[in-house]
Amino acid sequence: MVALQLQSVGAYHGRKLFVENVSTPKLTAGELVAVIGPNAAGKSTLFKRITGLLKGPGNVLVEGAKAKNAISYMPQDTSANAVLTVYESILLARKQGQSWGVGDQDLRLIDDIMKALNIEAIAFRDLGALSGGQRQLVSIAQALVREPEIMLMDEPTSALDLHRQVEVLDFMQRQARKRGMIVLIAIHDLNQALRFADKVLIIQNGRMRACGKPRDVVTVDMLREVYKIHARIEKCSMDHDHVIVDGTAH
Ligand SMILES: Nc1ncnc2c1ncn2[C@@H]1O[C@H](COP(=O)(O)OP(=O)(O)OP(=O)(O)O)[C@@H](O)[C@H]1O
Repeated sequence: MVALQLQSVGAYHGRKLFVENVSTPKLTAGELVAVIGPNAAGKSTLFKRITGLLKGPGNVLVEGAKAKNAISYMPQDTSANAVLTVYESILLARKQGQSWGVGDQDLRLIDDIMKALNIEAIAFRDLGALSGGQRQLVSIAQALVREPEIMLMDEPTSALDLHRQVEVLDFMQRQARKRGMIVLIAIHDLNQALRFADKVLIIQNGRMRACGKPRDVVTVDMLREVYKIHARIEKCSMDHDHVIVDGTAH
């Protein structure tokens, strides 16, 4: 079973350290972790450090991974210039770093994922002709067909309508459980984080403020101090906590 732990992790852009000293408990297979924090707090920077795109101090410990490339990263910017169809781009993502032969297993996996994300109808459309939300769904499919053991998704639902947001987060939660994957999702919608995450990692000014169970770390005090809002946390009909914003605080 795969596990991920960050030990005093930092990340540089150029010579400047933008993220410092992030240490998490051991994150384990099947967990969905929401990474939250204000704009420019360092969430994307941390993801890029975990995937190895940025350098920095500390250790990203991956234990129990079956493959060498255990981590798949879905970036925030999903714009595409390539002249490919949706299907071709997903097939290409599947074969990245593998032999070029395409087997039944590859085709079946691609079909299953496209079906689950409800994008079969746009399979033969050019990537450049998609709406923002459609592009985001295709990027999710591209990340999933690599069958990662650890998946980092940078705001994967920011362009999706409410129905699709719930569908995608629910699907990712089920995939994490079913495949024993660790899924980290950077997300601004705190109520979706409270509903779907097993743990919440809060980044503030390039540092980790907390990492733990949603109920323990998403508190009224945290919302005031990190997000500068006055808010209440109440139970919703499904027994999840729900943030109700009363106004901004200064
Ligand atoms: N390529 C870069 N070169 C220099 N600085 C950068 C670069 N990318 C990001 N930064 C800086 O690093 C800091 C953290 O940015 P990052 O994108 O990680 O924040 P974020 O938490 O993901 O924000 P958001 O929620 O707005 O997407 C910001 O101050 C940003 O300006």
